[in-house]
Amino acid sequence: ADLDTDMWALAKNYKAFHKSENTSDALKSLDAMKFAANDAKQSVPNKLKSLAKDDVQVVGYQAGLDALIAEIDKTATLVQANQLDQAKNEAKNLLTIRDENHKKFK
Ligand code: HEM
Repeated sequence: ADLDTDMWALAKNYKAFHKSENTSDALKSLDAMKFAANDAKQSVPNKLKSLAKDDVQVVGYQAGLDALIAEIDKTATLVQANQLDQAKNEAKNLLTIRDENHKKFK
């Protein structure tokens, strides 16, 4: 999918995760976020389109998505341990990672 589609999938599934009330729904939303984040790694942001694949900015963009994926995994681990409230608290870091990276790459 194109980057915009992946970003809207991240937003939609973050919202669904936040509203989820059971392990199964929570994990489904986090899985969809992880899929979208991985798919976004196939794209280059509009702002960076003229840069080489190994440009420090393009590499930084990839690293931002890797940080997001690592945080999604951390959140999913808490869900699997039946700690949905703690998972939702942990997931606030996803928005911090979003904001940091939007500032740089959007
Ligand atoms: C929970 C995490 C995230 C959510 C919910 C999210 C959501 C969105 C949404 C809704 C848009 C399109 C509307 C707008 O411009 O505001 C967008 C655009 C964008 N996001 Fe994210 N985002 C997230 C994380 C990230 C991360 C980690 C990165 C980079 C490492 C990133 C990079 C971008 C870029 C570059 C655009 C502009 C599209 C383009 O250049 O083609 N986002 N994001």
